[in-house]
Amino acid sequence: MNSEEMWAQAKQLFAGGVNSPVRAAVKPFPFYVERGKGAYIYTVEGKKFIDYVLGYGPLILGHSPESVKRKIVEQLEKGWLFGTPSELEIKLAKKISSHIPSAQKIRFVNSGTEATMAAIRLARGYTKRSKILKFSGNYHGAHDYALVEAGSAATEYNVATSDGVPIEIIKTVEVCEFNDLDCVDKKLRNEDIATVILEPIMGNAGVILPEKDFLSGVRELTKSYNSLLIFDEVITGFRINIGGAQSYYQIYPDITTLGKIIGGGFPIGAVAGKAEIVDNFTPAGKVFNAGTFNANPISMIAGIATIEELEKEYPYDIANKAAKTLVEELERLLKIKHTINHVGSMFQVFFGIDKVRNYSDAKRADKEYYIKFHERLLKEGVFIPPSQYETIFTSASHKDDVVNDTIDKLVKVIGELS
Ligand SMILES: Cc1ncc(COP(=O)(O)O)c(C=O)c1O
Ligand SMILES: NCC(=O)CCC(=O)O
Repeated sequence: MNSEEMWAQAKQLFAGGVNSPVRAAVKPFPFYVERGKGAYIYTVEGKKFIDYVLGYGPLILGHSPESVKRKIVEQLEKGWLFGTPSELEIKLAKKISSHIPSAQKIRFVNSGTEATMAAIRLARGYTKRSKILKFSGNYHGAHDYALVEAGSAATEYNVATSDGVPIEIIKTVEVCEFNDLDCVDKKLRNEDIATVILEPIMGNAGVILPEKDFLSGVRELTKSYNSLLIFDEVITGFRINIGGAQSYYQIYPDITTLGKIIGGGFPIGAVAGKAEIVDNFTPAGKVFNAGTFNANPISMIAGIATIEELEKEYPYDIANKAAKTLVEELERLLKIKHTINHVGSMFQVFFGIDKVRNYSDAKRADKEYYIKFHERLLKEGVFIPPSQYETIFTSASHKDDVVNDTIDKLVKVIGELS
């Protein structure tokens, strides 16, 4: 079967043909991938793409790196689910807490969605308050409390506040614009807020950076109103640097949610934070969390092996250089009005607008032009996210030859588009 034939069957089997909506944004139909290696993915038809989606973030080393693969295969020989603890969870937790300053204790779950869901419940249980404050265009996964003015595919498909989320729940979620400290102050003053949750660097409305004093301001305000601060570092954890955005900005939350990279490309999530807070999870405390697959050995070993590579620093050097070079080239080549937001190995380009500092700005960008840009790049064999409200990622496999090849294709595409 080729991709088109698979798509015809998939539409019969799955809502909208897919199991996660952003995948259907690749038009006229998604290509079906058979394998990935390094910076490349290969479709069932044998077409090769340079991959800047990287599984939507986890693959900071690129596809199927040998060192990670070897350890996964070794673990497969031993078994993959025991319903008991294994030493691997201790090893991964120690690695995480040695790098992420605020991670004294950890609960492993299976996705970023589960992590933020559990973290929010933890904060409510700890503070004995009900309300939370989030930021418009931040995406914290696909559960009820997160699907209020959410970014990512929820914005792409015009369901930023999803059908099916009870009005009673929506009423417990206050929302501010990112970078609007006055709003945070007002909400914390007027409402009994259990926790403020945010992506310290937005990666789900394109990339949007915190302005000077925003994160420190939120940190101070949450302290003075006795609210907890959750940094959702599902994307930024182990990507911005080995200590996450909190180390990069030196602003430390009470709770950190992690996912993506810490599982090396296998399903994972984690709630990390001060011992006094995390100890409220069952069985130590009264905030319930459980999971058949929590801390499953394959995700644990893939995460350990990935972090071992990251500890050598070279992955950040390569991935960050790739992103920097591409951003510089884009700035040189693009003659139409645009802005590029960039940090480390994450960036996104917005057309038709010269500043994007929050979700409203991101929504004003020329999304149609971005889609054309994505489609033309795809024709040339370069895969960037099919949605304006996602992030372009680079990896340790995006070495100079890959980047130079990409630049040649960018020259062609931008020349033809303008
Ligand atoms: C910041 C952030 N939080 C949470 C999630 C949800 O993670 P998952 O897709 O693993 O459920 C995502 C997914 O991209 C994310 O970017
Ligand atoms: N930025 C959102 C994600 O990366 C989640 C992946 C997906 O929705 O399939």
